[in-house]
Amino acid sequence: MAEPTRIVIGTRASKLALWQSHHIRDRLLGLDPSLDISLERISTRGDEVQDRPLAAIGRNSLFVAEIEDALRSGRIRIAVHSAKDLPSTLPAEFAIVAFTTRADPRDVLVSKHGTLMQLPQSARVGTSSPRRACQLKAIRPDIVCLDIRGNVDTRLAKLERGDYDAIVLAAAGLDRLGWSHVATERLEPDVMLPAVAQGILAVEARADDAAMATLCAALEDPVARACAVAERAFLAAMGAGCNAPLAGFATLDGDTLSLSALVGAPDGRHVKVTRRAPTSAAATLGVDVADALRAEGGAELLAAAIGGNVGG
Ligand SMILES: NCc1[nH]cc(CCC(=O)O)c1CC(=O)O
Repeated sequence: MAEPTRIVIGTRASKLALWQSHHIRDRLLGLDPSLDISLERISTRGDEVQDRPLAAIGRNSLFVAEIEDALRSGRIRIAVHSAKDLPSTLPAEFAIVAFTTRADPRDVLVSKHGTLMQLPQSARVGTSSPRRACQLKAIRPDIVCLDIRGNVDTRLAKLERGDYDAIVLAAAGLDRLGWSHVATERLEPDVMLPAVAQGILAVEARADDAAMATLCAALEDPVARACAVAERAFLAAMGAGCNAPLAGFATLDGDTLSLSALVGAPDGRHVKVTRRAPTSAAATLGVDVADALRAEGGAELLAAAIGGNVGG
C-alpha cells in the first residue's frame, strides 16, 4: 500500500489560529480521510510583541514571516492564515491555494453598556486598530480609543477587568471561538467598514507545489476569492500595510463586484468611495477604488496618518 500523504500545517498558536487550522485540517480529511495531517505551532513576531500596538512595531507581515520561512524550508507544507493578517502582496515563491467562504465580515462591539449609541459619554473603547478608531470617532467623537493588544481571549479578559467600557473585535474570531453571545452589537459595514479580507481564511503553499494547489482548490470559494482579490488589490495600490487606517469591503451581486473602501484619520475624518465592476476585473477594481480615494483627499489623510502615530 502507498504511504499516506503527510501534510504538516503551519499555524500560529493562538486559540483562534488553532481553531482555523483545525478547521482546514478537518475539511482536508473530509476530502481524503487517508491524509496524515499534523499541526506545527509557529510563534511570530506579532505574537511575541505584546506591549506595543501593532502599528508601532512598524513592520509588515508581522504574523507571517516566520511561517513563510517554515514553508520555504519544507518544515511545513501549507499555512493557514486569517486573510486579513496577510500582506497585500505575497513573495512570488508562495501562492494562496484557497480562500475560504467568508464568515461574518462585520466588527462587533462588546460592552456591558450595550450598543455603540448606548455607551456613556467619553467612553473608553479598547482598540489598537486605526481603522476601528477612526470609524468609532466618526459617529461618536466623544469616545476615547485606548490601545489594547493580545489575543481575542486576552482582550475579553481586559474588558471584564474594567480596563475599558467596550472593545471592538472581528465577529469572525468571536464566532469561531464560540463567544458569539458576548457581542452586544454587530456593526453594519455602513457604520464600520471591515478590514480587507476580514472573515476569510487563506491557505498558503509554495508556488511550485502543484499537489497542494490541486488538493486545496476543493476548499476554495470563488466568491471569497473575487472579494479578496479586489480588496487586496486596493490595499496594495494604497501602498500601505494592514495597520494603516484603511478599510475595504467587497460584495458580489450576480456577476457584479461592489467594492467600498475608506481611508481615515484618528480624529474620525475620512473619505469613502464605492465602485462596481464585473468579477473578471476584480484586481482592476481595487486599483480604481484606490485612485478614486486618493483623488477625493485620501492621499493626504493617509500621509498624515502614516507619517504620524497611527496607533490610536
Ligand atoms: N487582528 C487579529 C485578527 N486577525 C483576524 C481576526 C479575526 C478573524 C478574521 O477576520 O478572519 C483577528 C481578531 C480581530 O481582529 O478581532
